[in-house]
Amino acid sequence: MSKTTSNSKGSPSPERARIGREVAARLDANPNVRRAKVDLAQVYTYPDFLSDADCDTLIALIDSNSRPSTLLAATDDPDYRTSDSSDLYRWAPDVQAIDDRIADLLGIPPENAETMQGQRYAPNQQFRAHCDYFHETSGYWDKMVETGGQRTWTAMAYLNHVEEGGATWFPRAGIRFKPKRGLLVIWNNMAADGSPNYDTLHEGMRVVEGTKYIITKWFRESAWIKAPIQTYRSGVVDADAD
Ligand SMILES: O=C(O)CCC(=O)C(=O)O
Ligand SMILES: [Fe+2]
Repeated sequence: MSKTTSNSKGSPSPERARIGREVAARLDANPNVRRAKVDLAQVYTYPDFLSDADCDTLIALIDSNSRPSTLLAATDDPDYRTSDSSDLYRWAPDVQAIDDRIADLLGIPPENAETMQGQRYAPNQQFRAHCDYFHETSGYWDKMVETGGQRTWTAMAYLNHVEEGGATWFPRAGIRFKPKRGLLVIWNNMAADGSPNYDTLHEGMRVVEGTKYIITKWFRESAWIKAPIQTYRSGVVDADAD
């Protein structure tokens, strides 16, 4: 994930602007989806998008396959992103079915989505405020252009009830979601002109009690191609980084 500490604007893009309008129109027309009452970003929710069986399957996959979460940019803050992550193999039938449902809900080709990522937060773990889009001035940007370009929409679902903490907070847009099993939260990381929208800054707040499980899907502006990408762990600076 891109670590955001400043409001560095990327460039406008008619293509990303079009994706923003088309996905929003599709979501607005879906009776199961509600637009959040915020002006600064396009944020939507779909309660009970995942069934209990879907959630249990995904939790089991996450538990069987987790590693410490990483970042796209180095940070010396060991507390920045402390969860565990797992890449959920997209051709596993259970994963593919959910992948396809999310892509169809948004009306974005499934091949534009990165591998679905599962995340697990134990008590005290968190993902500090960040934006999901990539920074066009960063060292990793050329690699991102080769692998499908900018991230446009994010779809994130909670897989379980969390006793306390673990809300997803958008401090600039002014909205906070409490984890609720099966709830899908969807937002456009781009502004109306297709440039990155800093008002989508969000944080996975510290879990106080219980364990939090989520899945996240990040959609690119064009087809995503898997390629090795240098990533970093919070507080661990890799000597090979460039
Ligand atoms: O854990 C959360 O609530 C937020 C996760 C998140 O921001 C992400 O996966 O990009
Ligand atoms: Fe995020």
